[in-house]
Amino acid sequence: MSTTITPTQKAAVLLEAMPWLRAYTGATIVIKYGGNAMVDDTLKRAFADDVLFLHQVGLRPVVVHGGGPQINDMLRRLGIESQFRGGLRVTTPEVMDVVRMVLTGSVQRELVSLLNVSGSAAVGISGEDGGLLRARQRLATIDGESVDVGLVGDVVEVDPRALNDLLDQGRIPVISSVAPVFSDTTTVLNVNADTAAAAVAIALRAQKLIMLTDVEGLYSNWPDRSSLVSRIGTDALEALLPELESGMIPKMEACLRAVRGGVGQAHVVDGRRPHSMLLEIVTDDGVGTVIYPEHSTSAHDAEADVL
Ligand SMILES: Nc1ncnc2c1ncn2[C@@H]1O[C@H](COP(=O)(O)OP(=O)(O)O)[C@@H](O)[C@H]1O
Ligand SMILES: CC(=O)N[C@@H](CCC(=O)OP(=O)(O)O)C(=O)O
Repeated sequence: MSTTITPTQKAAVLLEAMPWLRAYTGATIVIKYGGNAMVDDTLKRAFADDVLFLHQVGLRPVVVHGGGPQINDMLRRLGIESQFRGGLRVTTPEVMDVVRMVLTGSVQRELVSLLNVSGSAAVGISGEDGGLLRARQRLATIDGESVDVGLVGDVVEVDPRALNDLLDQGRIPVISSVAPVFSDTTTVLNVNADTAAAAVAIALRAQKLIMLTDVEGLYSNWPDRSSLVSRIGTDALEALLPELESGMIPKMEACLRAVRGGVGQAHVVDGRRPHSMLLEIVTDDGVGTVIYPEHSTSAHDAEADVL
């Protein structure tokens, strides 16, 4: 059964967006686009349309992309074994070559082309370019224990100058999460894209960090899907961290770090639902999970002006 939207309803939708757009004009929004949310061409097109819409109405979107499933496919095709521990890929030098090739050589290129179908605003950049990211090797956390996962990095420094230059020129940066080691730029590390997105959002003093993934949001009692958390403060999230599993560990660690680092709010939304990101930003009905600062009212939190 098809539903017809009347002209009055269309006008109501536009008017509902107005205060949100006013609040966020000129705001920097970092969007983490997970590999699991880019498996379908229609969804990818809808994602590109949302980013272009936000850009058109005066926001400064920055995309940090993932590509876990795409890396898995390539490793399988090459007959290379790979596993995850604590939500992070165990990265040997051989796996690292594939990660870098797939993220910067394939996924980033595809997103830039999609965003530039009707323009030329999108520019691809990797953590290796212009000194954007510097990393150091990190360990995974499993049941409170630290575990070696090879060439996996945590971001220790972000130089946002290249990004600010691009944003000031009206560009949309599309960032791949590989980063050179702080003390040796010839060694490159595999950075979880959630981790990279949080570091970039902090460095840009972004108003929002939005994580598009393949679940509705954070569930407090996973895999019980009746326990969706719509809003959670940073302290409550920190208390929940030891209970989390797999990809939600780096995702929630990243959201926590971002919001404690001054980002207004972090959102986890379902990237399998077309336009979920746009709905989260420009309508009254939020979807997914919002992580907010518990002890401070952030100066960047434009939302306070709307509510
Ligand atoms: N508490 C939880 N709430 C929601 N998802 C969870 C939870 N714990 C583990 N997960 C898993 O985390 C996955 C999302 O992380 P990940 O696969 O890394 O996504 P992405 O590729 O989008 O970064 C979900 O598909 C789900 O299987
Ligand atoms: C260290 C680590 O796990 N890196 C990730 C980088 C890509 C990523 O994060 O992609 P998603 O956002 O699609 O999961 C990986 O190798 O899969």
